[in-house]
Amino acid sequence: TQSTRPQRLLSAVQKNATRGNPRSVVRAIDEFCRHKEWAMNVGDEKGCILDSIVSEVNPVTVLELGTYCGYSTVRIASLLPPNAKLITLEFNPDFAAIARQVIAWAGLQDKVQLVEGSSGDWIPKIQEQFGINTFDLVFLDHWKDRYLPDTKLMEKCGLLRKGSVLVADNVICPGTPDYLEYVRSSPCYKSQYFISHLEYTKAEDGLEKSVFLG
Ligand SMILES: O=C(NCCc1nnc(-c2ccc3[nH]cnc3c2)[nH]1)c1cc(-c2ccc(F)cc2)cc(O)c1O
Ligand SMILES: [Mg+2]
Repeated sequence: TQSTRPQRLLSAVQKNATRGNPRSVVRAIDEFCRHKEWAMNVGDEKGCILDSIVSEVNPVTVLELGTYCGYSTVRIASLLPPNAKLITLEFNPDFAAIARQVIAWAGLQDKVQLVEGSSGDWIPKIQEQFGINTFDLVFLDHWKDRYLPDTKLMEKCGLLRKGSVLVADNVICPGTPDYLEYVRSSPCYKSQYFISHLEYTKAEDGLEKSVFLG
């Protein structure tokens, strides 16, 4: 049977990256996506901006919405302090199966909890299931029409505290207009746009960093 693009991306990691070396996993995926097949990872350019925000926040608790193949999961988890935890939600079981293997190849499985299911179902259950009260950092990279409803849901569930940082991918391409309008106009957020490009292309895209003011 034909392989899928996530399966071919995993094969490229297993062929070209060193086990236990997250940077080599990131490099192998970027090489594959730039020279073989485009895939919807945050990519190297926006990835560097994400790295700088993660390093600045130095989070102990991280929520990622939208794992895909685990590229940003590996980027973020490789920067976390030893006691930190990253919970990543993936809706598509095929993506989740690939991401688990990519995260394991990077040797980061002890820092990462991959949860399969819909963000709408899982966000209200995180506190009781994982013993986490609030998140220091949230990376939004799932379905673009879910950014706003899930942000409101996180507020309602008390998962954000004064100073929690939201980083949203693709606010220009494919675009998340309702989310952008909300975080830029709400008095509860201080927002900043980091201009960049859609992964592996020349099209404009960017990350929106929004600090929850409580
Ligand atoms: O759709 C994207 N990403 C979403 C994948 C996903 N992986 N997991 C989920 C999930 C996870 C829990 C969920 N709970 C409820 N829905 C859920 C969806 N969604 C995406 C698309 C593009 C893109 C740009 C230009 C194009 F021409 C075509 C495509 C670029 C990107 O950087 C993206 O991130
Ligand atoms: Mg994205």
